[in-house]
Amino acid sequence: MIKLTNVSKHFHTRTGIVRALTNVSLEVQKGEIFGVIGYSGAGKSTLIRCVNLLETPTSGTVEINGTDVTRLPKHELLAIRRKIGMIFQGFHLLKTATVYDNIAIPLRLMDVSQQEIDKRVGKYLRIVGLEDKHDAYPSQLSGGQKQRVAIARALAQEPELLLSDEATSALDPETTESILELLLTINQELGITILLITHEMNVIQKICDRVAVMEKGEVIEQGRTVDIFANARHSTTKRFVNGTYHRELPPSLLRELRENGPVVRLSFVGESTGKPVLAAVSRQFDVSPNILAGGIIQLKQEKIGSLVVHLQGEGEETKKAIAFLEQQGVYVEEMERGHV
Ligand SMILES: Nc1ncnc2c1ncn2[C@@H]1O[C@H](COP(=O)(O)OP(=O)(O)OP(=O)(O)O)[C@@H](O)[C@H]1O
Repeated sequence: MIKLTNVSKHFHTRTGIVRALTNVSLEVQKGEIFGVIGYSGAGKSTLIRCVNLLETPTSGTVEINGTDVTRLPKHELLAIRRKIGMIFQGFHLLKTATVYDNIAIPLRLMDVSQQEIDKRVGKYLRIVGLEDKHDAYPSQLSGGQKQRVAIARALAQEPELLLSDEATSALDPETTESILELLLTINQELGITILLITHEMNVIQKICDRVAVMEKGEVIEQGRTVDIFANARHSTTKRFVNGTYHRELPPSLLRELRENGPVVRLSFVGESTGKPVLAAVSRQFDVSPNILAGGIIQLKQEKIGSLVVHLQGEGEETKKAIAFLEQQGVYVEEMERGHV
């Protein structure tokens, strides 16, 4: 549905050229929720602005449904932009307009009939759970309710694609959860494809089918969410994944343990979850596995079992044990830092 091929975007500033995006390639398929994660300045906003046609790439192509939108004349761009809804961290509601008008005004600008506007406002306020807030002003709503109105406004244009720019970043954890649930419903029940940018790995964890990780304007890693969680390759991706565990092993303890063998995180996905692999390790090798922490991460589609284990034993034996675990389909990551 969206295909970016070698997209670069450079800004010429007084202090020199800023390379906001360098050779970014990714593909968002119809019906999926695709997340782009990165720290501040990674280039996420520039990327999403290239997709909603607010920014023209310096080089590369952006295809939407097979059409390269970087070369379209203005009137055709407008038609494509109408298929794209957008929600933002700061909601972008008109303060002096009621909830009804916030949703209706863009529709009036698109020459939608009054009868159709009434129908759509009613329908989408119901979907976001705010049918009783027609006449409220944004100042009378909580942050979560404001985002729901913004979502209803985006949906009322009946887009094929919803772009979300840090839509939950200004919300508390509980409200974030409820907005993520709503985005899932929109994706699953209305069939709307969602491309979101975020700096929060829990957003990726809860709702994304696939994810791209960005750093310094480049995509450093991308894949299915389950693969990224179970088997991150790049150190920045590992930092994002490890940050979701919310627990820390004191560095001094980690150092002490590592003197008697590696501390590893084992991730179990699919078939590997049912195997008694640690019992097999202690039987087959001169290694004593000692479980330090464990938990289950619920992703959108799958669960990942995670165990942090100290493999007590000599170097050669622990290496063999790790190779055995990997053969059994378990992802093994040696812990060098304190997050578990
Ligand atoms: N219009 C612009 N002119 C000059 N530099 C820009 C412009 N827009 C973005 N940049 C620069 O491009 C880089 C990427 O910025 P971008 O806003 O895309 O990152 P981001 O990942 O969205 O970060 P944040 O989450 O902080 O918004 C930054 O160095 C930023 O300063």
